[in-house]
Amino acid sequence: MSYHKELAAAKKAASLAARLCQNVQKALLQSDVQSKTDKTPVTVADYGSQALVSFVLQQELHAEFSLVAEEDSKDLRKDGAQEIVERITKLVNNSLTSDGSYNVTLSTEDVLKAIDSGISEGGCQGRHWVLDPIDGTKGFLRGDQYAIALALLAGGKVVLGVLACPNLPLASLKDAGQHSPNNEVGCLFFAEVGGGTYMQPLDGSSAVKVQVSAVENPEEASFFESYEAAHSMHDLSSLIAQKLGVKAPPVRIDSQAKYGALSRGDGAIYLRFPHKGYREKIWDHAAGCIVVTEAGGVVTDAAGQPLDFSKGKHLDVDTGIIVTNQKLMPLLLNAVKESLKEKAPSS
Ligand SMILES: Nc1ncnc2c1ncn2[C@@H]1O[C@H](COP(=O)(O)O)[C@@H](OP(=O)(O)O)[C@H]1O
Ligand SMILES: [Mg+2]
Ligand SMILES: [Mg+2]
Ligand SMILES: [Mg+2]
Repeated sequence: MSYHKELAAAKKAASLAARLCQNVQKALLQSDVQSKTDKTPVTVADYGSQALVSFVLQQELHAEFSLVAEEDSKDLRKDGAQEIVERITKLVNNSLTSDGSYNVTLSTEDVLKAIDSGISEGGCQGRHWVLDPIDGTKGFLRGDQYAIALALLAGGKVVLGVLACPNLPLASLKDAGQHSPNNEVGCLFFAEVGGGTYMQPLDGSSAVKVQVSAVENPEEASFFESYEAAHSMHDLSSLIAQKLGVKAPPVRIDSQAKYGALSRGDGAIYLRFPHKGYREKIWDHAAGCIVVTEAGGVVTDAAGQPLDFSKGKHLDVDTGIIVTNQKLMPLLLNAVKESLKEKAPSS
């Protein structure tokens, strides 16, 4: 089974959405940021990116369409939100037409409907697109890393993934701070099942195949984790790293840019341990997961089980998510097990 047509559509959608987000990040207004009912932030760019990706996929694929996406239009349909909906509509229309990709003018209602086409619940049957229109909204607001993350599920398995990371340097993060001839940013990672992982500059020039780090000695490995301590327990990952013998300090960046950076070997390990009670969502991991596995990496929960994307919107993982190469995974799993035992409250 080949997904070339779907991959081309996904790359086009994510690249256009990245441009929309870059424009907003450059000129972010306080009024562009709202707080959702779960107290997490959302911006006009999250909504605009979701509307745009949903529109582009429908235009390009003309097929039956199921989309599981993070945002919905509930808050935008409330009294007083008209101005913000108009701003989102303008952003979407500008991004669709700016490079001549489409000759359309969407109405505010078209945009709200495009956002709401992301209401699918996913599941183990048929095909479902999975979208995080801006992953790492907090990073986006700080001017740091974020990603547009788009994946396709078929029969509950991720079969393709695209990660647009507008602020990620094209050169390895390992070289950060050193003199590097290339300080350009903006990466597009993409992977199709069985086809490997590629990275290209977001401006569209040619793609290169990427591979995860081949490091076998944990002392030489470095690890990624969330910038936000509220999203992942930094003290637990520090204990795991210490047990493994990792010497380098953690590299803290927002969003699935971590999966992208790991897929090209910028670091060898990603640790994610949310605080008790948090349930992971499929859009926070689907694209990142295939980008890393097709580059030779392994993504599991703390018990060593692969992530199961077939159960709807949520991922039910044991304790957390860990990512590394095949050689380091057994050592990492042991360090995780020991650290969790040590941290568990004694009864
Ligand atoms: N308490 C929590 N624990 C773990 N993850 C959380 C969280 N609250 C929000 N998140 C998720 O963490 C994602 C960002 O991950 P990271 O820390 O790697 O940047 C957010 O994605 P969004 O920014 O798309 O909402 C959100 O889904
Ligand atoms: Mg969010
Ligand atoms: Mg997210
Ligand atoms: Mg998001």
